[in-house]
Amino acid sequence: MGDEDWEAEIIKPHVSSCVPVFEKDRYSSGANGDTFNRTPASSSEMDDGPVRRDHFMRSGFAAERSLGNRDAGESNKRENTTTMGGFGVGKSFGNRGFSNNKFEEGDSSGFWRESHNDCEDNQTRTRGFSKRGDSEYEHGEGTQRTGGLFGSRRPTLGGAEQCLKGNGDTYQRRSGSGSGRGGYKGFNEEVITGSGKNSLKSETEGGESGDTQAPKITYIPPPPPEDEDSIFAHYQTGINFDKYDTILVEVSGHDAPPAILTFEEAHLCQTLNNNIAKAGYTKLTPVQKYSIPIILAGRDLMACAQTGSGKTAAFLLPVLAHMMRDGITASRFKDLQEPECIIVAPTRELINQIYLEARKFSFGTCVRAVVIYGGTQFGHSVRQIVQGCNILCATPGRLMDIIGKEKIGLRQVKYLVLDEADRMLDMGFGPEMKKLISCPGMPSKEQRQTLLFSATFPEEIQRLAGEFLKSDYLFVAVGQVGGACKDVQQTIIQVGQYSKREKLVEILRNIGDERTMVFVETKKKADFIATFLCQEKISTTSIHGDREQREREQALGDFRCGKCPVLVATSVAARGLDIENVQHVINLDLPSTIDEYVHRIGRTGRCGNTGRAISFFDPESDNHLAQPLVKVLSDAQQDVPAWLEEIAFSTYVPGFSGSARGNVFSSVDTRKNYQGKSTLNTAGFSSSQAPIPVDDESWD
Ligand SMILES: Nc1ncnc2c1ncn2[C@@H]1O[C@H](COP(=O)(O)OP(=O)(O)OP(=O)(O)O)[C@@H](O)[C@H]1O
Repeated sequence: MGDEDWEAEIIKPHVSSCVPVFEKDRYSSGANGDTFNRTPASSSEMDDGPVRRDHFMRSGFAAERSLGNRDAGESNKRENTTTMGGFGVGKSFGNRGFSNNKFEEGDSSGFWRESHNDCEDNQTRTRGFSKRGDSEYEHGEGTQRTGGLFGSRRPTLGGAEQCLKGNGDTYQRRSGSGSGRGGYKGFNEEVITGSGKNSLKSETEGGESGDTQAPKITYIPPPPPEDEDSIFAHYQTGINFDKYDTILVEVSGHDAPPAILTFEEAHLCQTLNNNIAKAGYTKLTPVQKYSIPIILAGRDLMACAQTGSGKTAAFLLPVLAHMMRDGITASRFKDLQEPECIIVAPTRELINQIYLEARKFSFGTCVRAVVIYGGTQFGHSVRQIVQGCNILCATPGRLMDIIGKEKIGLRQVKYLVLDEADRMLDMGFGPEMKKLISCPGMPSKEQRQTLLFSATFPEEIQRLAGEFLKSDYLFVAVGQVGGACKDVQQTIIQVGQYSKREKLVEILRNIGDERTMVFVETKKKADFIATFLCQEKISTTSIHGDREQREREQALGDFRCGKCPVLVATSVAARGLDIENVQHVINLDLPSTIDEYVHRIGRTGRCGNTGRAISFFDPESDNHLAQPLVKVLSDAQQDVPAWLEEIAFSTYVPGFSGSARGNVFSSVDTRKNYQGKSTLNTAGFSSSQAPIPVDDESWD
């Protein structure tokens, strides 16, 4: 069967006699048993549950936490999805793969080839500014994007919903196209034009544009637990936490305030200190030691620190401290809310995580944090906002949408935070971010404080960032910019395309029940591998941009709680996610860029804990990564296989030897002529032996 046939096979799976009974309810119910899912378009989503407008006290109290539940309960409606089993099970992969409930080895060549040429998944291996994985990120909510940055999207395979049971059984059903799968612009959401007007009708207006009649997104995420124990639940720092103190830190820019060595030196208010203690933080991480005083001093900041080293608290704590000091102005139940702080991140799960951190640190204060993101009911986002919003955590698309609907005003914005800032400013999100800073009412960069955080900062992005930052911004580099976390033991093994599954199963069987994230390059492949692993009786779930938001959250929940110890993921889960006890990351496919690799393996080895990353290197497709891989490995003091070195030095990589190597490495603040540069270790002492950062030129 050729590739085309395989495609057809996926789109129209044979209904197999081995199709299992579809267990609908397990996947259609919210935490309280209600169904959180889509319904046929209703007249007004914003009206489908009266908003409670009572008992809001302004100061001295944490925000009420009971409304989300109620809203969810009132507005959830019965799912109308037709259940269809078949795909991914039994013979539904037809001749190519599954047969008698087994995936047959050696009969998969078409799949592998097909998925690597899968334009739906944006498989172009780009260097430099990356369009990679764009499909996997929260690109907002509109039906189409302007600027032609993104390929068209076929409502094909993604319509096949995958349900993976912990016991190894696998279900698939197909849902209608445009069902709000997450990642790209959805089918029924909108794009804000440069003028701030909506180019298409949004969900709130019926989600229809021209002939398109897409179902509305009605998913309302279950509210997070509200008891104090859950809010402050945290995992332990690892044995290497104290080693953070030896990492060299470089601060560049004029008049940087000195680092602090303890939380006490930050002079935060008592409530914040209590929350910090309840969160289990006793000692600052390097990025916190430097960033907190810089932000408290009112300076703009670009901060780069290794994955899992506490960047979130590094910006949240000083912003909150300022808000507590200055007081907040937004009042509840105004139709237009004017937050003091906007935090943007590229994926829904990440922004939700940041929100939970903001909620934790603002516990017991008058500051109210709100999260809004795509794939969820628009009316739900509005209801969250009108209850009062001081810190708005948002994905870019939903943010622009809500601004366009005039539910959020920007006049009061004092802090703009871009987490995963290099991603937020690259070709994927950069245009959206530019729109954001030029929105009517948004204070100019001189009037607001802008904070950019990431573990990777390509030079090009640093240059672009100038548009967002005051010219005297400070740059903090903890260790090697773009370097991998040294607590992750990295192994690269050569595995050809056709041996990958076999090798994966072998490794997973050795790993046993330890939590493992398996990264693949395409959404289709994520479905496929997850299904395959389930058939191998390895409890697996998956997360990618074609899954509905409800499914994505369910998958993450199942992985977090250990119900499914294996999570197959695309780039959508590469950045920022902080999941306890992820001991292994496996790159079944290497990503297209080295930055992506650094982020992916950073899902393990967090906060001083150790982890392992195993990457399958296929010389047929991954040679362009050999050089940067060798560098990342050696910088992190990992063994570099001789064969990899050989490939690295025999492979010509365009641009690698030049200074404009795209996103390969950026070691320092790209402002070449800064003064006042100081290099210190994280105990705060100057070091005359700071390592000269390896730059492009020194590489070859
Ligand atoms: N000072 C601290 N003491 C103890 N735990 C901390 C401290 N700072 C952060 N943590 C914890 O470390 C974990 C990782 O933090 P965080 O998610 O902010 O890392 P990050 O640097 O943003 O990572 P990534 O680059 O992957 O986004 C979180 O669980 C967080 O609560």
